Amino acid sequence: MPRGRRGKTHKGTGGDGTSKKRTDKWGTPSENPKFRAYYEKQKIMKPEEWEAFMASMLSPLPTSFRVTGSRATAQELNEYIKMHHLPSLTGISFEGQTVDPPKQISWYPQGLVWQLNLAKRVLRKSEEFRRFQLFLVYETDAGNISRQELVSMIPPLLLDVQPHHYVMDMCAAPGSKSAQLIEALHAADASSASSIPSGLLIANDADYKRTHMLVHQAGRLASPALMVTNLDASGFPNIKIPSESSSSGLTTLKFDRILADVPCSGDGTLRKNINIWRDWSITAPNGMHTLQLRILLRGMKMLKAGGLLVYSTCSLNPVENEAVIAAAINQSSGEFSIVDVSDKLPGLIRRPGMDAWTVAVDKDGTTKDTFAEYEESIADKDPPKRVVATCWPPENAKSLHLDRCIRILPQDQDTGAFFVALLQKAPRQEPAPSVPQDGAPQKRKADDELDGQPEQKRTKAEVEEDFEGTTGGTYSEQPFHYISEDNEQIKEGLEYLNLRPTFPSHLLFARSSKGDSIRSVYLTNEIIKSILQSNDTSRIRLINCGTKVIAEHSTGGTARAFRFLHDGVSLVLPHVKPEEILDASVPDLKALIAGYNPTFEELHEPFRSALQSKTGTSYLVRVTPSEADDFKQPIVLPLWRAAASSGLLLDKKARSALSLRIFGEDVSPAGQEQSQKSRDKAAAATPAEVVADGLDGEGDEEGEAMAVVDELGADAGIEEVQEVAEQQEAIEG
Ligand SMILES: C[S@@+](CC[C@H](N)C(=O)[O-])C[C@H]1O[C@@H](n2cnc3c(N)ncnc32)[C@H](O)[C@@H]1O
Repeated sequence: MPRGRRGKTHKGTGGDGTSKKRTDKWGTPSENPKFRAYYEKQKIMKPEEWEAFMASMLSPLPTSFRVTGSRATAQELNEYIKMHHLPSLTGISFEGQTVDPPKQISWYPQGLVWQLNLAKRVLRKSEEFRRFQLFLVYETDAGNISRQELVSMIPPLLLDVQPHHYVMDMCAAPGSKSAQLIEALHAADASSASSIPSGLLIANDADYKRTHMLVHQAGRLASPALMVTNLDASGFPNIKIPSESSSSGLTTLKFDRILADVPCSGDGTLRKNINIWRDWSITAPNGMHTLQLRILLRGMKMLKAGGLLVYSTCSLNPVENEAVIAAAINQSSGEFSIVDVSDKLPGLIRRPGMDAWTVAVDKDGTTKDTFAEYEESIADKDPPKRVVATCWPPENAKSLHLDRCIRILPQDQDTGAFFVALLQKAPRQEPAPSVPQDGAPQKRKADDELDGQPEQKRTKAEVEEDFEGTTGGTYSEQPFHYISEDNEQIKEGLEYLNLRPTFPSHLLFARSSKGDSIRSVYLTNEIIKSILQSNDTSRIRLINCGTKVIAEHSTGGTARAFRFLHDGVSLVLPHVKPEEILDASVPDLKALIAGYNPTFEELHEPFRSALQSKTGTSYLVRVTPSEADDFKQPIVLPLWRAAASSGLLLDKKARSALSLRIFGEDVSPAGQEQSQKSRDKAAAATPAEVVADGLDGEGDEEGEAMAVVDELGADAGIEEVQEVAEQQEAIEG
């Protein structure tokens, strides 16, 4: 089964509640003899390592999660786990055996990643683990924690993305690696998370439905530097940007960093997608190889001189791994080399890439060691499908440094299997750049300009070539258009919010037909604006971009009002005047979380008087922690003010997550309703099972994201807006 689809995960547990060999529903071990025979022939490890490898492959994958890095709260949340959950999860024994507490992963920067190897039965019985799981579920919903496989976190780390980089994630859905790339783009100012990076991430996927998973996943990180596109990566069109050396011309945007996490046969994920044991095909990788190579070659073409590209798969098969890398390097006329990353990610146990392998040429598992041998064997046959020559090791395999590729095997550190290679394009030979006297950053130039060949006029054939291989099909996204700074509605709306003149109103766009009333307003950065204005968004099949920062709201009066949106708070905060930010205490926060629209009387001084003295409807509320509080960063949230009451503009999940973290319990209306339901159901087993299902590895990150799309359809996110609008109506009422 190609990687990227959902597979049902089977599980079994032992007395200690951790991994045990799994069986399928007929009780036979979930193993495919052809799999072992094939990989033994490939010599992917020493013969004496096979037992440990198979034992690991047949046991369930531990859960791992990442505290999202660009949020101001990341370190705080990590500390919270250490201080509040770790002590109570340490030293727990279950049926006579000690259960391991969550383990911090040493090779992940800042210790933001944790691994947890736990069975459902322990979760059901242990109050401590249930509480921890509830915390994880809520923080995940709020976007502060991401469930992600450990090995899947490696590629973005090797890319070393900086805030000014132009980055492309060619096969990005469901988006866990894109999320890491966005975090890196925003890492410059992790303390405030308010800066807008000058760089860019284009997250692309050929599957339309999966691009919506991507929008949902990445959307939780609210980046004005993100674009989501829906194209075949192997024919990704050239993106045009204005040329700096010619006022009228356009030039081709080249990327500093590219991730090609390509579709693959996925046998490295056998621990969580157990159906692959049954569906595993010995020849399918030969077919995947061709698409993988085309995607990689396209990525190499779009990379800047000196840029870095990561190629990765979750396949063990050298035909999908080293063979693709070797063929691509050989076709790049010496421009690319494999980077030695042995000093990167200390603590990560890795194995070298292979420079010799064989190729299975039929489904019985017949292998041929060389392409010549294969050609000879089919000389008098007319096979319907030929295996391409690049599946075999090239003659110069030994000189390509394929050993610099990274292979991760499951038994080494209890993970899935994975393959990663970091490629670098040779830097351009150019004169040393002149350092500006005033130290001001120089404007970036596109590659074509560095060549001294800005694009001027393009022939029809050239333009068509840009779009060669794109997915085609109907494209019916609402148009994207930047809002003129003279637009009366936006002028009135921004005035209503009383934003400073520093607010980058020239970077606001709306997704409605020109002339229609503006409902939601999105913010992008400068480079995205340039791209949108220089490219036909339907040709690049743009699905989404930027972050929704403010939305129109009717006050019932004549003024055209806008309200702040939770996702956009960190972006607008630096531009909000002090008088629009109302300070509240921790008990006020509790009252605001516990009720959708507490009356002013339910709030405390001086917050109550501040609210009473105001006349508008949209504000921000700020809660600054005292020494005694567990949270250390001020919390700033959008607030709606009515005549005699007020309420947070925060969706249910974010409300619950915040409550759990600050007050140790869910005091929100949804939380109270849930507690009531739990009390009503005296038999606690059912809710515990519901809770347990979220954490025990039954689902995977993709399955979870998929469920969201199934639930919300292509309009994921709209529900949240409606929910907030309903809250406002309740407040106004
Ligand atoms: C291994 S998954 C990517 C996982 C993703 N990078 C992540 O970390 O969440 C491969 C993805 O490639 C997409 N895909 C398949 N063929 C493609 C193509 N020709 N161009 C772009 N994406 C493609 C699939 O839809 C799938 O989402």
